[in-house]
Amino acid sequence: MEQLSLEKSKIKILLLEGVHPNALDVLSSHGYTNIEFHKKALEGQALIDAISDAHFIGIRSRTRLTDEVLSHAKKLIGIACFCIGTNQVDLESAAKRGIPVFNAPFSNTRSVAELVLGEMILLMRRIPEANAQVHRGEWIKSAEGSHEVRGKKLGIVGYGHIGTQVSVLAEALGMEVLFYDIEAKLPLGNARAVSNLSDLLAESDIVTLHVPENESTKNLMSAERIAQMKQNAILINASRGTVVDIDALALALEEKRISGAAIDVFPVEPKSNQEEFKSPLRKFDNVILTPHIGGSTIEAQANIGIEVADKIVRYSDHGSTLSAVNFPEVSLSENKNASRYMHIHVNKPGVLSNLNKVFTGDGVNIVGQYLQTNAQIGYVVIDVDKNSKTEDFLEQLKAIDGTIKARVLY
Ligand SMILES: NC(=O)C1=CN([C@@H]2O[C@H](COP(=O)(O)OP(=O)(O)OC[C@H]3O[C@@H](n4cnc5c(N)ncnc54)[C@H](O)[C@@H]3O)[C@@H](O)[C@H]2O)C=CC1
Ligand SMILES: O=C(O)CCC(=O)C(=O)O
Repeated sequence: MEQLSLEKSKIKILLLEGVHPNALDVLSSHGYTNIEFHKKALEGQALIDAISDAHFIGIRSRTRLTDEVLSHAKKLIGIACFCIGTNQVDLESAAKRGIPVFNAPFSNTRSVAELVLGEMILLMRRIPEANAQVHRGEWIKSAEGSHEVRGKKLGIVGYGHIGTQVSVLAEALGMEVLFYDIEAKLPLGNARAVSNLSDLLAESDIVTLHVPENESTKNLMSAERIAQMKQNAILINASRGTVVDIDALALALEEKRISGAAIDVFPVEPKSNQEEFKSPLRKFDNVILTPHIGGSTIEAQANIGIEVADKIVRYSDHGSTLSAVNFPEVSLSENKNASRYMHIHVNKPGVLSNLNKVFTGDGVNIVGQYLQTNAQIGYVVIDVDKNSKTEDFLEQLKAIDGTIKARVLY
């Protein structure tokens, strides 16, 4: 029987940004003990040095895994984002290198939705200003500009996991919910889809953004869009900093065209907790500013630690790529009667027939074969009967033209 291409104890897992200790527990309970843990993000040469011999890397939203950084990660097998957003990773570059990227698509969803709900109520009551005034010793008891949220219109931009949670919670408070999404979405409860963003902005008392960072959402809330919001409306952004033009928002606040905002994410965020946060929004009492903590609750982080570490284990142990965001998905569990090979290749004619030739010899019995492709790459997992002769299959797989990565898992 051929040796595994990699012993578990030799698989280096680099965990950055203080991911929850649950992740370490899950990994070590499955035999992955070669773990390098950092509380902070790494960047520049320090990141390149640390990733150069890592087989897996676990990050949150701060670490930038660019094409340049990945070009130094010659041993990297998988990337784990212990968060929802994956915009900090060059997904195409990772796929091209045969590296699946995993995330936690809904473990912190509720945390973000609850924060948004709280902010809506606080801003509608003008609590941030009242709080700041009282802290300064001022006592201004007044109902001016203070409203209940009941009966008000909430406009949700991006009706995905977080947007729909906010929708359900807001309706429970008696709000009228409208939403805009580029995809057709099932409205929950009495929520109503609107066909364009301008209509949503013109109607909503509160606008909350729940879109991913991509080309279509860059500066989505531009000066022009902000100008389309109702007089005295409120803007909430807990999605990504690139979605709102911050200078335009500051101007709208300055000119008192909108009555408040809550911003959790920024175009440029401090690289560490030691760095000063700079923003034109700091001077406004009617703006809630938080340091990208929408998903930062004990509950969310604990669940994310387990969920994402589990995905590393399932990929490393069994080759399962279920829920990878940039990679053909294959859902697999262990086959105790087989040896398992995996092969990642450029999706081009001829690779599969060459691959099958490797396993056509006398006495070789394929007991399972799983294939998924996308436009760029193909991913094949082959289970061969344990009694089959398996001496140099791995070398033969690696020699196939178009091969990106090949491993024998067990
Ligand atoms: N502040 C924080 O700590 C956190 C922030 N986030 C951010 O929230 C974002 C949303 O998260 P989920 O709801 O889980 O994502 P999701 O993928 O479930 O939903 C996103 C929705 O936005 C829609 N969309 C995409 N482009 C759009 C556009 N141009 N206009 C309108 N709709 C558009 C999509 O069709 C989808 O329905 C994440 O991508 C992440 O960046 C997520 C978790 C924590
Ligand atoms: O917890 C983090 O570091 C980032 C949370 C976030 O923005 C996400 O999950 O997309």
